[in-house]
Amino acid sequence: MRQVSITKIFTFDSAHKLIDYNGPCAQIHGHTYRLEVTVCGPLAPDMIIDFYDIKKIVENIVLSKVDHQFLNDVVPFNPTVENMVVWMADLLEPAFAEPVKLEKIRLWENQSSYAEVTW
Ligand SMILES: Nc1nc2c(c(=O)[nH]1)N=C([C@H](O)[C@H](O)COP(=O)(O)OP(=O)(O)OP(=O)(O)O)CN2
Ligand SMILES: [Zn+2]
Repeated sequence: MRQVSITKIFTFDSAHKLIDYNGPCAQIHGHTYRLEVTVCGPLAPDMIIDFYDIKKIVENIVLSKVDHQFLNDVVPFNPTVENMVVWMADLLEPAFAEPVKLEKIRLWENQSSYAEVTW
């Protein structure tokens, strides 16, 4: 059976400031983040997993924690886009049951900067 990947895209708004950083991003500022969640699995028979189910998982596990929040109050580390995407990967990984697996999550901080985790 073929393995197929599907991707669901989310946006959320958060504020943050970078710690131990020399530059304007050490001040509180905001981003409209874009989160791309890609899962893969066997096509059985018509879907990998319902996009609706991906949406509910990501909303409940990630977006509920970060949307319209000050990220420095949410996470106990410097909220760089790299640290944030690893944190999201750790939160989301257990939420998908075999045979569906996370393949990649990509977090855009703005239109020109992103970090991603791949499995
Ligand atoms: N490796 C990283 N570098 C920077 C991060 C980060 O998370 N990881 N974050 C920032 C700031 O949060 C900043 O808001 C975003 O930086 P940058 O992409 O440079 O933002 P610009 O608005 O200047 O983007 P341009 O499209 O280049 O104008 C800083 N660095
Ligand atoms: Zn920033």
